Amino acid sequence: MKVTVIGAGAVGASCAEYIAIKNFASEVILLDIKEGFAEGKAMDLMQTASLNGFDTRIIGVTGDYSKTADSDICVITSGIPRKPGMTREELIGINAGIVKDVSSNLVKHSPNTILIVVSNPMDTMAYLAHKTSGLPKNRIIGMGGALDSARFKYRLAEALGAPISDVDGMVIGGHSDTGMVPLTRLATRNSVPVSKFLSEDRLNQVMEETKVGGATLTKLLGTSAWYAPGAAVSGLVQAIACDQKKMFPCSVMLEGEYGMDDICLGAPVILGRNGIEEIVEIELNDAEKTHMKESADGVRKVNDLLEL
Ligand SMILES: NC(=O)C1=CN([C@@H]2O[C@H](COP(=O)(O)OP(=O)(O)OC[C@H]3O[C@@H](n4cnc5c(N)ncnc54)[C@H](O)[C@@H]3O)[C@@H](O)[C@H]2O)C=CC1
Ligand SMILES: O=C([O-])CC(=O)C(=O)O
Repeated sequence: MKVTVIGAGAVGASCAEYIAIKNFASEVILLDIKEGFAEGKAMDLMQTASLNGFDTRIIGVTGDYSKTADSDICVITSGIPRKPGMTREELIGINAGIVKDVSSNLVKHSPNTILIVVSNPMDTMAYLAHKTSGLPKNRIIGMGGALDSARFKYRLAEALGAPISDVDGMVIGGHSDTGMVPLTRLATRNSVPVSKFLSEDRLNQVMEETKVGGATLTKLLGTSAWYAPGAAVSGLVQAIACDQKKMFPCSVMLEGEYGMDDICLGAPVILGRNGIEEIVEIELNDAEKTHMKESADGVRKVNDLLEL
């Protein structure tokens, strides 16, 4: 199993590290445009192999796509992150060009690959990859919901005073400060609806904290987060590589599902060796449908800025 990660920055390196530690891939190619940077990150990570007990080979390269040839899965993390006070949408000007260029180089060398798009604004970058890479729709996946759901569970556990392993929940919709739709109605503590334990006000607070999860960390760190994003990507990569048929909310091209067309938006999907094997349509109530529609309207406004 060969995995390529483009961008050896904070998220790319974290992602390569988690993939290696989970020990399911034979090879991870880490590619960056900055001379020597990916080679350095790869060497540093490989020097953790005997300490962390993995056999995955991590190879760093500067801009040489021939080394990515025949990758089963490619992850795009290249691009700029936001600074405190910025929205993800403001990154489109620089990141769209990078994502378009990178995805076409990747597909040239790995025509059968499965692409995971991470660079922001992620839903629009996934849409751009759909419009320009030529890959079928089951092989382009935007990563956002897996991370947002992990943050949702963290906030729910905090509010409940419960261990995170007792909590389940999912965030669908766009990966943006206003567009996320945390499904509080369906969240559970060990199969019991969380509304049994938390007031409506406290649940609304959890919802709001979840939606600004990335912005909160960006304010604290001066740049956006990387540990949870890297872990979330590695979860998607493992589900595909190991044909796990696991369900994650991911940004997927909708063609009628959730009443939407021609948009990449977060929805639950089953991930396996063929990439997106199924889009799961769950019954939403009227308020959730309204939130999804508003979320889609926001993503479409950003998509309209693309020069396709
Ligand atoms: N979808 C999600 O849930 C998340 C998305 N992100 C996004 O991921 C992206 C990366 O974030 P960080 O790793 O923190 O940034 P970073 O600045 O640490 O790393 C980005 C790397 O991309 C490289 N790069 C730029 N242009 C390139 C090109 N054309 N080819 C190859 N490499 C290139 C840079 O040299 C740099 O090393 C950002 O757009 C950020 O907003 C970050 C966290 C979560
Ligand atoms: O907040 C950001 O800009 C990076 C990101 O998407 C996240 O951490 O959710």
